[in-house]
Amino acid sequence: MNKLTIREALQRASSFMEPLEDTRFLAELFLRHVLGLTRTELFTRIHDEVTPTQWEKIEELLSQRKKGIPAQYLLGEQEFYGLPFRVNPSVLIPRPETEILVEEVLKRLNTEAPLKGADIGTGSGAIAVTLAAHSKWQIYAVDIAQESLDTAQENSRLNGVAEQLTFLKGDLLSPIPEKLDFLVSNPPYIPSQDILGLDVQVRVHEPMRALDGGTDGLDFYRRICAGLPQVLKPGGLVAFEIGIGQAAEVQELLLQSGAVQSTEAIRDLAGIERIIIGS
Ligand SMILES: C[S@@+](CC[C@H](N)C(=O)[O-])C[C@H]1O[C@@H](n2cnc3c(N)ncnc32)[C@H](O)[C@@H]1O
Repeated sequence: MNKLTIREALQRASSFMEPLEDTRFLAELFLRHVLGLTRTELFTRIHDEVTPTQWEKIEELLSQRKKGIPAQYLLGEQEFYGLPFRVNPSVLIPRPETEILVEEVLKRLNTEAPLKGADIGTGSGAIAVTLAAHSKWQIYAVDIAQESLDTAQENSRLNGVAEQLTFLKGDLLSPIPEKLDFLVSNPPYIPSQDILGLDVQVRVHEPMRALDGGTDGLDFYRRICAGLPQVLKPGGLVAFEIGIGQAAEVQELLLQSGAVQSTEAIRDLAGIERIIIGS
């Protein structure tokens, strides 16, 4: 192969990705990853050479992405609430909407108090790790899948909050050993019949156990709400992420549980009711 500079590699990588969306962005991302450069370094060293081995690695990433594998899984990382998270196909890629849940919980509770809480269906640990990083809380991070818990544990170390988290493998609330000040969850909430309509990137490459919420998408909220009185202290707070059009039913389930007295729906940037708070 002829010698290639960073500038030429960027151009070649961008055209390789066409007609995918954001070709230039992805080309930059993959080059930076393989060359180990920040964005500024990439552009100040635009005339540096890319070795054949480096280009091979870049090409491999590009062809995997072309097959629909999310860039986050290829790079093994995703930022969430300004913190770095390792991701792999055993965990859902943390989404920006979920940052609203974190924000709302941090706003409502005393971050300096030694509160105890749980994150049900922790996946990458995005919610539990971020809450711990911004508070003095102790948090149980629960998931049904050991691979998810391993990833969440790695993320807790990466972000220096391992001491504040306890990882429990099990079904929803069943492993929780004591009463809590708060409970948060972003459970699987896609109605089963809508799964086929999801983007192939999500449907084929992200874990099905993180997506399928049963016939109407509400199975997990029903089961969590039914167990709330056993795990939530009086006056405790609950925060759920929900899917489109699920607000009224989830609020009703929360109130019926008797564990909370009032509920509130918070909208995301698209104006969709996305987070339900019960207190
Ligand atoms: C939508 S993902 C959320 C992941 C992460 N909390 C986030 O917000 O990015 C749902 C998670 O629930 C877990 N899960 C599914 N069924 C479960 C169950 N019965 N008990 C505990 N966790 C479960 C999945 O493994 C997955 O990690």
